[in-house]
Amino acid sequence: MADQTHRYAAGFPKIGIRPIIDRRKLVKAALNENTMQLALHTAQLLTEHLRYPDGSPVACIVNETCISGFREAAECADRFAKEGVGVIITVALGWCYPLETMETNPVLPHAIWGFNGTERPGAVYMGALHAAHNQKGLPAFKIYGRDVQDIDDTSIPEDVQAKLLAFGRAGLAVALLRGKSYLSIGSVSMGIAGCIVDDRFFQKYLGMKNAYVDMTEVSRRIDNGIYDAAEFEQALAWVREKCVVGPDPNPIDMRIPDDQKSQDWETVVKMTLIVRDLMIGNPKLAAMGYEEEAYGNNAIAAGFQGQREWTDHRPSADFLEAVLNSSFDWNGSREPYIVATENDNLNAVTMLLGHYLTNTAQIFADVRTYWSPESVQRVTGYRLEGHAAAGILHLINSGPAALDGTGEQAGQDGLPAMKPHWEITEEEIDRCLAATSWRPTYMDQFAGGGHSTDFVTKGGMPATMVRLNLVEGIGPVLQLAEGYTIELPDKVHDKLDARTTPAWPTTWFAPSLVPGDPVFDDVYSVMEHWGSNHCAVSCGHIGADLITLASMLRIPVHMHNVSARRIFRPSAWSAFGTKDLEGADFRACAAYGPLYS
Ligand SMILES: C[C@H](O)[C@@H](O)[C@@H](O)C(=O)CO
Ligand SMILES: [Mn+2]
Repeated sequence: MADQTHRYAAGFPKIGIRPIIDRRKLVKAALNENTMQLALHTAQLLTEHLRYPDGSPVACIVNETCISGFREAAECADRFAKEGVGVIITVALGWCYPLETMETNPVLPHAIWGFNGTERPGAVYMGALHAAHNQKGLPAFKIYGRDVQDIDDTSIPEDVQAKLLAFGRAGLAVALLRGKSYLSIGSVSMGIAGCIVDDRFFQKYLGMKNAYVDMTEVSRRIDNGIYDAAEFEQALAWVREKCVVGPDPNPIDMRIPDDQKSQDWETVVKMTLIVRDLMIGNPKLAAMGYEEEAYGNNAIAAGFQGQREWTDHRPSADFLEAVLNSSFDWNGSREPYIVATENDNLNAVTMLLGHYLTNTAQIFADVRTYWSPESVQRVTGYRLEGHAAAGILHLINSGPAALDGTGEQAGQDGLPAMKPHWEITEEEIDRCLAATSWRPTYMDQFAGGGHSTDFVTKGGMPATMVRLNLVEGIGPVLQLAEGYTIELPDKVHDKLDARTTPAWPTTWFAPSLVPGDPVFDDVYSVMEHWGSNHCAVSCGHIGADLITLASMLRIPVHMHNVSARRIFRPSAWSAFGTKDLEGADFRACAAYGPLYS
């Protein structure tokens, strides 16, 4: 089994916490202990509730002294740099001197909590500090509790906790992206523009690098046995036991013979090991004498072009995409490896944003069809109801939907879920696999054969459909729709699905509507305003977190159904407009430019 620990050999970014104090002797004496306690309780909250992608608790560092001026601020910055701090939170109980104590690192997400206690001017300091940040073009998040706390109360109010955790989740996502690679295997698939790798986007907005490997490298490694043979045997045995093969959807005369199909299974398992090794490396290969192949590309996401130069003559990458995107494989549960089919790297980034905010697997899908209630009734006689009453979207793509997308895992509320891998039980893994039929794929589109997944996502899962697009004249923009997966009566699903490519995975999705909203007053207009053929689907209503994360990356959000009260962006955004939050977002992102510009 590939040594999973080396996947994050460089370690994870920490959250650095900066307690601030007025250095006037009597004031310092009065506030030092409680200020430090607020900072320590902040660290405790974040470590208790936030997890890294491998499931380990998020590490926080509290500066060992309260910061009262230039020297301590500089010493803290140096210490945080040495400790790998990627996110910063400043905590203040009383007044201090902003230009002396402020942190000026322009790329580390920064939040400032000003204690709401009227005995001391913590909020006054917070206001002055935000003014300094905004005057200097260093936008920071403002956290200020709604209710006054007593000066000796070092607990964290619930509303402050919620903002600290929302900021921490998004800030860590920014830090986890920084310095890593996106690996393109192949190039543009079938003329899909989302497959064009815009390296400046990755560099300037995400702080990422781009690695490029031709698909022939996968062939070379298959042909020369450059993969862990023992793991291959383990994986193949798992496939034979756990992957249920479904009926071949092709006309008899187009079907691949069974012995060839069996051979193809071996090929796609090898492809899976090889793509994972290309992403993160594999020390086992070095032990086999393949030091260079063992190296990997430090890739947190990859795309496999597949169509058409590979799939026209070799088994498709549907298996590798589905399994790597899932939270489990023959080694048990583990963090998903984000892989985009067709090398749609914009959808890979979209999946990464959702993955790092939730630590869960993602569904990758075509946004294929809007079904109005009238059309469903005409075709099936069934009237859509409940969350689906205003219409549904058919999300379906061969291949890359994670098997978690079956919805066979149960959330704490008992609803269908896609959970962090460390919460998924063996029984749930087996349920996801049992709900998936591996269907020989369509020979008219994948002449090289292979098997794709056929499943339908269980209904009732709160979900968020997301897409990052590049628009000339603006740059990257994000769109999202919170909603629910929909369960149709079997006969209705079968009838609608049969019109498409029923041997592929389906998610029926209904966006939550907002009466009077220019887009979200109608399911049809959500489809009409969707900016691409693809989307990623995350479990949960994570729209607010995505909006916070997008603001950190300076990526404007042009379409969402998140209420204004849930939106949390840097305080400077309000200076760009408070009536028109969407326009303010665009103006602020344009003014600040890419995070790594
Ligand atoms: C097999 C077909 O070419 C599919 O790959 C196509 O419908 C797409 O998924 C396009 O994104
Ligand atoms: Mn597609």
